[in-house]
Amino acid sequence: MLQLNQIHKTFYPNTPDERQALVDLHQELLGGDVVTIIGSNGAGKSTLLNTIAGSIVPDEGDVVIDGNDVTRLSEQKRASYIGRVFQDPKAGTAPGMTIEENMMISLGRTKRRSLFRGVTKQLRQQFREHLATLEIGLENRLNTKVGLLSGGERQALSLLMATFTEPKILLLDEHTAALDPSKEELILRLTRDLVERHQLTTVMVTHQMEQAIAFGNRLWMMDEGKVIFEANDEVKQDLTVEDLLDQFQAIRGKKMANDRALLTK
Ligand SMILES: Nc1ncnc2c1ncn2[C@@H]1O[C@H](COP(=O)(O)OP(=O)(O)OP(=O)(O)O)[C@@H](O)[C@H]1O
Repeated sequence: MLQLNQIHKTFYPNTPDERQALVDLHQELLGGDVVTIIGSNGAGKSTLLNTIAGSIVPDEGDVVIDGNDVTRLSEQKRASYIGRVFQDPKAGTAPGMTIEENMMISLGRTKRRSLFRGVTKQLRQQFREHLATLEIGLENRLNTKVGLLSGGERQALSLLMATFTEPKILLLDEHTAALDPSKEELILRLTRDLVERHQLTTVMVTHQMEQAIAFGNRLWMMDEGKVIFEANDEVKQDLTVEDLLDQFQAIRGKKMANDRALLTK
């Protein structure tokens, strides 16, 4: 479903600011795989997500989604393949527009549907049904401006908007990190539900080690632009946070430097 073939990305090459963000990265995900990514500061996690999304073009290598080479396809053109939720609940939605308008936009973005056709009765009903699956009452607030929603509600809506169009790949960019613990739990539960319902191939970056172990069926640990350790479902079952830190130390000969890593929930 997702192939990352020998990806290299260097920022400011041949200058004193040169940063090798991705180095010969070669990874593959099968349809329905859910991988969590952890790693040290500046390991290349965000650059990897941006490379899949198309906001960064790699210097070398290619990105293949569902058999299509999308490496040179702009972020806009590959939007129908990708759903993405960011750390900031404000990033995925337009505050001055209603829930219904926001959902229309995400539909238009991915399905190239003309917004001028407006919301039909049938579409509105579909929006309601999707919103009802969140179980937080948003189905009764279609005309509420998104800027009036709480952070948790807004992130739940972002998550729904990123998934109800059934993209090929869902990218989660520390999407629970800005929420308080109860909301974080809600969003994680909703994520699990939506990923399972749509069988979405998912890439989730997180700084919470326990979350990385508990969520999904695969785990990649990154450092200096590479995946230095990976665990499949079987290995993940028995993995502990301590194991991960030990692995890092054994492979790199130093402790993982991550000022935001949360070793427990
Ligand atoms: N737009 C950019 N311009 C220049 N350098 C960049 C840019 N984006 C990332 N980098 C550099 O590339 C390297 C990888 O950064 P990236 O943000 O991908 O790491 P990360 O694993 O997401 O880090 P963190 O967990 O600290 O957010 C870092 O050295 C970073 O400074």
